[in-house]
Amino acid sequence: MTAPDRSILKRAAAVRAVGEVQDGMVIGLGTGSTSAFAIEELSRRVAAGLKIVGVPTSERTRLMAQQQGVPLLKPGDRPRLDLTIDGADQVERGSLDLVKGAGGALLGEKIVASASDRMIVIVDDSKIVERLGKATPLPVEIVSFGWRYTVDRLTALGLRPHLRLVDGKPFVSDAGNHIADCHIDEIADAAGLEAELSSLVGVVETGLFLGLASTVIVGRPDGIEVMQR
Ligand SMILES: O=C(CO)[C@H](O)[C@H](O)COP(=O)(O)O
Repeated sequence: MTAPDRSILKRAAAVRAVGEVQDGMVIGLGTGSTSAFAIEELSRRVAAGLKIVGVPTSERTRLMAQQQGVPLLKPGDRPRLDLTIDGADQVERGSLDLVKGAGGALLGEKIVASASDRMIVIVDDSKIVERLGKATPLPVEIVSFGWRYTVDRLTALGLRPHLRLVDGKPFVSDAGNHIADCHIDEIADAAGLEAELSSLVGVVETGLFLGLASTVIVGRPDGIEVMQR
């Protein structure tokens, strides 16, 4: 049997999510390859007359939306967002808790999702797990100042952190921070880990998105699955 084309599954989930968007909404625009399909579909609907305003979660997404004619929030405006549509690296079946941040945009993504009435997560079926953990590393955004000390603290917690590198240099997020990718076999107590990490000096934000997803739309080879919290 040939492997399914992940892009087709991601696009199907994205198009289904954008079907929820209505005139007048303020929409959080996620980051990553699945969110890119959502922006493309939003752009198509805007060209056909849909009136929305987008709030990008990263500079990459801001550029993409601008290039595709999706109207963006003006600097200084701060409305409540109706809906955020974003991808994920892991989705825990049952709780719909997430791991996000492989694309390095977790801080903007978490701020935007937290300011939204609803978050629809769009994924292909490879992202669904029974328990958050080893499928992908857990990204933790840390300030660049003294990052070695912060990485040492993460190591002391047994989280096996690796500073994310790009072309041999530390990755720098939109906010000017670094990311430590933590290799955890199983996250048994996600809320406890989130609280522990958030209390560490030097940690800015974690890629654990707990209780934020209202709906997860999963692209599967045999169709779409919709999971509600
Ligand atoms: O959290 C993210 C970026 O920081 C992305 O949403 C996540 O990595 C999923 O990416 P993709 O849609 O390309 O699989």
